[in-house]
Amino acid sequence: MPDDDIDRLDDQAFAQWLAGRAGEALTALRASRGFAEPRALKDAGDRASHELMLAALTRYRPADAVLSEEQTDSRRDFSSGDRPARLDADRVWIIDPLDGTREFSEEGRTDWAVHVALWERSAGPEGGLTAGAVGMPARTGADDGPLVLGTSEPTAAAADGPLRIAVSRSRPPAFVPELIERLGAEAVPMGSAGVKVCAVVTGQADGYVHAGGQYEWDSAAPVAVALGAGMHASRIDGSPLRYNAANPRLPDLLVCRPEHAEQLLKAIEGCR
Ligand SMILES: Nc1ncnc2c1ncn2[C@@H]1O[C@H](COP(=O)(O)O)[C@@H](OP(=O)(O)O)[C@H]1O
Ligand SMILES: [Mg+2]
Repeated sequence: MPDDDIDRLDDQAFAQWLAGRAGEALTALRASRGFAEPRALKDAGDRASHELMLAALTRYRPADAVLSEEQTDSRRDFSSGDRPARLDADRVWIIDPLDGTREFSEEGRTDWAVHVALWERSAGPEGGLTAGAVGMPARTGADDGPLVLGTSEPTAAAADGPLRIAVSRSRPPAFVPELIERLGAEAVPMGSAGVKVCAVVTGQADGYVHAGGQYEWDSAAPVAVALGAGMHASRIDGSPLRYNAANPRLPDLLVCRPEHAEQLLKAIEGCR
């Protein structure tokens, strides 16, 4: 897309463009490096996507702050002492340049993603997410190009049968077996928080539950997409998800179809 056209994109369209652009770079990297050295491929992917996104944000959104997984001090708790610029900024892009890094480095897997979210102070007493895009570069969208979901996705139709709960392939919460048993549900393991949330949005799963560790960039863009599609998104105790906090740790979440929220929150509470 020509520079002038990118200049004219609103925040949501820009988020989708950026997720797509970083996804193209990641796909090219996978093709050129192959899968013989997974560690090196993961590192190269994280770095290349972060640098591309940061350069684009600097160029097209120069006044805004950025919180990226790949930044120095990204995981630092700023609750006391130093204060990073993002805590006083009105607009903060919260990005995960490569989510599902493990799956990115495994040949044939498509469950990895690029996350781009915008947090704005004006969106509520604690600020809120006002734009978001999840790119899934190894999956194909309706236009035959790489799949990018935004905040205006249609709500998928409800499915019959047991609840399908998406969980981490490699680090599912300890309570998942008990939760599945209580609900008579089915666990659907897959990589990437973004891919799991999008599975709920597109109707391949009814919910996604995670606990035990995560950071704001893992869920910000996926949650913006989920909320836009009318899904429920909260901490697993039902409290709100807050972004651009002094401490970027956001260790657990539940995203699900709204009609299952009460049942799922109750069942999770019973397992903890
Ligand atoms: N216990 C934990 N502590 C910290 N991060 C975690 C975590 N469990 C999952 N994550 C992060 O959440 C994202 C989705 O995880 P999963 O694929 O297992 O569902 C991954 O992001 P990255 O791939 O960006 O590192 C992963 O690192
Ligand atoms: Mg991540």
